[in-house]
Amino acid sequence: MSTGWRELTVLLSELLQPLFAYQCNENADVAVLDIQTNSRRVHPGSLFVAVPGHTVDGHDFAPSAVESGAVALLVERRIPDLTVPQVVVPDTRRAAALLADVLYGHPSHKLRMIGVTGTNGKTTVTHIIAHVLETAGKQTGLLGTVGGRIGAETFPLQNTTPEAVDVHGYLQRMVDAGCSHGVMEVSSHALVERRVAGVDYKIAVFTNLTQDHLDFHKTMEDYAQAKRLLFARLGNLYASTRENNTYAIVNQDDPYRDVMLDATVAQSLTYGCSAGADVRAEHIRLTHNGTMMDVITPCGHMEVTTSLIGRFNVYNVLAAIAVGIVEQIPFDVMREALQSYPGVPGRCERVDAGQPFGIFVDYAHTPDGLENVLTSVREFASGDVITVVGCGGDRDKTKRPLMAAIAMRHSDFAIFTSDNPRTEDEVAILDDMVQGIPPGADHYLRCTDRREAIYAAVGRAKPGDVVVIAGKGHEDYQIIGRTKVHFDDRQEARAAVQARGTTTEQV
Ligand SMILES: CC(=O)N[C@H]1[C@@H](OP(=O)(O)OP(=O)(O)OC[C@H]2O[C@@H](n3ccc(=O)[nH]c3=O)[C@H](O)[C@@H]2O)O[C@H](CO)[C@@H](O)[C@@H]1O[C@H](C)C(=O)N[C@@H](C)C(=O)N[C@H](CCC(=O)O)C(=O)O
Ligand SMILES: Nc1ncnc2c1ncn2[C@@H]1O[C@H](COP(=O)(O)OP(=O)(O)OP(=O)(O)O)[C@@H](O)[C@H]1O
Ligand SMILES: N[C@H](CCC[C@H](N)C(=O)O)C(=O)O
Ligand SMILES: [Mg+2]
Repeated sequence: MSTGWRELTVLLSELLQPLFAYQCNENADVAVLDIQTNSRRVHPGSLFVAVPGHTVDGHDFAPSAVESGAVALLVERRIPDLTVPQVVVPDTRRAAALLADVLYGHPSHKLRMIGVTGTNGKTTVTHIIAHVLETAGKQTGLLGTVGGRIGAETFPLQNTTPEAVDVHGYLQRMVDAGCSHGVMEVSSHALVERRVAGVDYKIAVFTNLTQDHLDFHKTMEDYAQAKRLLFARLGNLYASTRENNTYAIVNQDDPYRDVMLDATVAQSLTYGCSAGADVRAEHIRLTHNGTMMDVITPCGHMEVTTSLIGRFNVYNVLAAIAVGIVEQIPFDVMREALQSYPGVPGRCERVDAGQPFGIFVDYAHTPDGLENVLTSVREFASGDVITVVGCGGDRDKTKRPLMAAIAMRHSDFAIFTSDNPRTEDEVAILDDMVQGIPPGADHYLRCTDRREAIYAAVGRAKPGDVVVIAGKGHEDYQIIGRTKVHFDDRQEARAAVQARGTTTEQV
């Protein structure tokens, strides 16, 4: 889906309205058709925004953008010898977002926007929220890791949170499609890169903060500060219209809870399993088929049954219930929605090819995510837990030994393999991982070929065992170098079961 093909033009001077300070070397009454941050997407009528990136500087592509028909430039420093107007601002990423908000007619103000941030659980929580809202008859748009959804249309997204101009474009599509709500994952990268600047959130949700992305943020403190940005701006988007009708929904049991709560002027609602939580789960019953719990809230009590497994999903469900409370969704509708919730592809997704043992494909790609899924599976596995896991290339290297240690601790057998090696050597990634294996431990295999690893795991499983294939979840590709090759853990697991020729009773 393209984000927003507009037939109307708008004057550059109108687009510039939200900027407090800028310099323009020429008359800004030039007609603009769209905003592009990539010179390769520029066409006649575009405003080209030069973004200094992590790998290249967009300013270097301004001449080629002008050649392709850009009618004006948004820059951080003036570029000599170009004839089109140049608007100079201190931060082009932020300015591009604010201009896109104007270009698309402030779509986030016409939706009730819900942003979900945190290390783990964003996709799960956004999908549960969307299901709850839709069960209540509220049309809801969704943006996140497994793609976007607006009405009946679904579309892939390159990033969990798209770049700023696209975000506002998708929100306009939601408004046009008649949505009352927009629910989106807000990654820490997106917050740092101002991809959601100008989005008027009514609700921000914090799931948890554990180690990931230290290649980008360097320290946990910086990572927390990035997440905090979503809460700092709540109810505070435009200082002149500060209103306190916004909500911060925060995991009471997470150590970073107060970093988020202290950052915000919004009203707060906490959730969790400990006594102080406003929305609290009690009497939790975890089974291999799902979870039951009693949920105590400021508005009453609700018994919940869901097919989601594992204690971590109790938190995801509570976060969605807290949003439902703010949105005044009746309890019986929430209860029905949680019971009928079908799950997210690749999140503890059961693969059933008639084998007498369990297979789960899961997206755990952080130490905390892996520990959660493995300890959850351990609670109901009657036999061994066999884990297949790798770590992504060009990503946080410090999580590699930690994830291997967790896989060894919580599995009877672990197979370390490749997960999107990208531009790194897959053998070197495994070398980093196995540093985390305790001396003397030998219940593991190294196998760079992910297909062979899955076949090996399925091949050694006995009735009652559970095979967990972690890290790639819904992904249907393996990124090798800069190329994506088709690869789907679920397909491979099914094929491995067929190759083994097992068709007897299931666990
Ligand atoms: C590290 C990172 O966050 N990179 C993101 C960032 O790229 P960048 O700004 O550094 O881009 P760059 O390649 O240096 O280029 C700079 C500028 O020059 C422009 N350019 C470049 C080449 C050219 O010929 N012409 C041209 O105009 C580019 O369009 C860009 O505007 O901004 C781009 C546009 O928003 C993103 O697509 C890109 O995500 C890359 C693909 C990525 O892999 N990001 C991951 C790490 C990420 O963002 N992940 C999070 C999820 C994390 C989680 O699990 O929580 C996400 O939200 O997806
Ligand atoms: N609340 C949670 N706490 C800890 N781990 C979780 C939680 N929810 C899900 N997980 C684990 O993390 C994995 C990823 O879950 P999910 O896709 O919902 O998270 P995410 O935050 O969207 O991840 P990403 O940052 O990659 O988009 C799951 O497959 C599961 O193993
Ligand atoms: N959003 C996460 C996803 C990681 C998924 C894993 N399969 C990998 O490629 O490392 C990231 O970009 O770090
Ligand atoms: Mg996600």
